[in-house]
Amino acid sequence: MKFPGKRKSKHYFPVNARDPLLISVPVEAESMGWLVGIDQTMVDIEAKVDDDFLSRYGLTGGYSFILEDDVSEALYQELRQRNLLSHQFAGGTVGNTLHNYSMLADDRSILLGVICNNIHIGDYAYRYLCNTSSRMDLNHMQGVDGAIGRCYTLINSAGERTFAINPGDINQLRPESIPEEVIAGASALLLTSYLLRAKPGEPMPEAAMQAIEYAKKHHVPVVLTLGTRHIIADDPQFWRDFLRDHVSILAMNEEEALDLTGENDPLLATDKALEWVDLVLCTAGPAGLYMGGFTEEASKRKTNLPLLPGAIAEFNQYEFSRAMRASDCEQPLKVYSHIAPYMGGPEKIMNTNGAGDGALAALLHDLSANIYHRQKVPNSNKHQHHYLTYSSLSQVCKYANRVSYQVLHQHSPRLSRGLPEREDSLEEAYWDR
Ligand SMILES: Nc1ncnc2c1ncn2[C@@H]1O[C@H](COP(=O)(O)OP(=O)(O)OP(=O)(O)O)[C@@H](O)[C@H]1O
Ligand SMILES: O=c1[nH]cnc2c1ncn2[C@@H]1O[C@H](CO)[C@@H](O)[C@H]1O
Repeated sequence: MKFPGKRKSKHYFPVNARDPLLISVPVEAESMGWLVGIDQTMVDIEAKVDDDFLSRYGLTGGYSFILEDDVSEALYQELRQRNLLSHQFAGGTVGNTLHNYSMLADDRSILLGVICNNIHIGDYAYRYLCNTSSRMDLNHMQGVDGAIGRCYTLINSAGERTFAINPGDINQLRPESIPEEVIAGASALLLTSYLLRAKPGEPMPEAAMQAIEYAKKHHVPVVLTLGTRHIIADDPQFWRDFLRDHVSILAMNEEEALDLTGENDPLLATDKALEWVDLVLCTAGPAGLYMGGFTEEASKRKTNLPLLPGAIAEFNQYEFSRAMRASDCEQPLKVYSHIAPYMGGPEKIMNTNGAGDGALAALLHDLSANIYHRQKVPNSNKHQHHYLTYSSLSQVCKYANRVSYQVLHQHSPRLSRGLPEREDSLEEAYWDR
């Protein structure tokens, strides 16, 4: 596993060359950890369209819709005949995040979802596999006789993207296809609110609930990324209860945050969400990203960066602290951090699709690095408390932001490679323009 954050200096730990002083400490064999997630398996098919096109198909800009078969066919035929189709990539918000995690951490992730029993060269399932990191384990997927999903990613002249999905069999994942041991050994279980968007009788929501049950049984943190704002807006109270009952880590953008919490300000929305979960990542497009979480009062660490004004005065005061679950703290203290887009954002944004998935992948890398380090060096003073993250909130923000930048720089929602090798330290990456 590659380590996140400052790898050159004080946070670097050469976990492969075991410290002779620690040799007597019994350590389990190799890393047992992996990141597991459930997704609706789909390819993104990108097309440039105008607003008239969207309204003719009853699509609202920025949202994600499920299409009926006849509408989907008509939409596809029009895109093809007018030569509007441009790129095709493997997609799915959880699939993207697992792929990015595997690229960043050089570590295993496991995808649960459906895949076609019969794959032919060039078909969508084939392309999905071709565009997926070899570190992503697909051996536990469930075979289906039908198709995987097609997600038409419609970009208008303002660069806003709208998803229109031909679902195929994406929601046919059954609860019995969720292997308990795969959840039990994971560093985290990643889910998306899209999984609960199924037709009556489709088993996907039950499969997601089965995975949550196993995760709770084995004390594996459940991470939820909010798919698109209208799923939340349909029933915000349902989602607040869902978060409170099932979720440890929440990832959302500022629009989803508004519909969830009623707060327009991403910092206040982050703060509000801490009523239900332990750690929050709230991305805010050109305004960068926020994180909020808990730390043990006795282990809080003061920032040496400028104190920031905001709806919570000097909110980043303790951003050098590491995140913990509230229930693992004797005296929980709320801590927050914010970062502006890396280098102000790329000069030319190719596509914002997947920027949030990239940020979450960085956070999940930091989380599993912590578990890996705890297994290897259990008596390190880094594990005096039961932390969730390896690095401070401030450092995780930097890392998440750096990864989002990389995604904005390219068309695909998935990283085509890891971060440049010469970036041995995030500090260098930040200041060496
Ligand atoms: N226009 C922009 N200029 C500069 N940086 C941006 C811009 N848009 C996004 N970013 C960067 O990307 C990060 C994530 O972006 P955003 O909030 O758009 O994610 P998202 O809506 O969750 O994306 P997706 O759902 O497609 O993965 C931001 O925190 C910021 O660092
Ligand atoms: O309904 C859905 N289920 C799963 N993933 C989706 C859905 N709609 C859009 N995306 C995915 O979201 C990614 C960007 O975050 C896109 O790559 C798209 O494939």
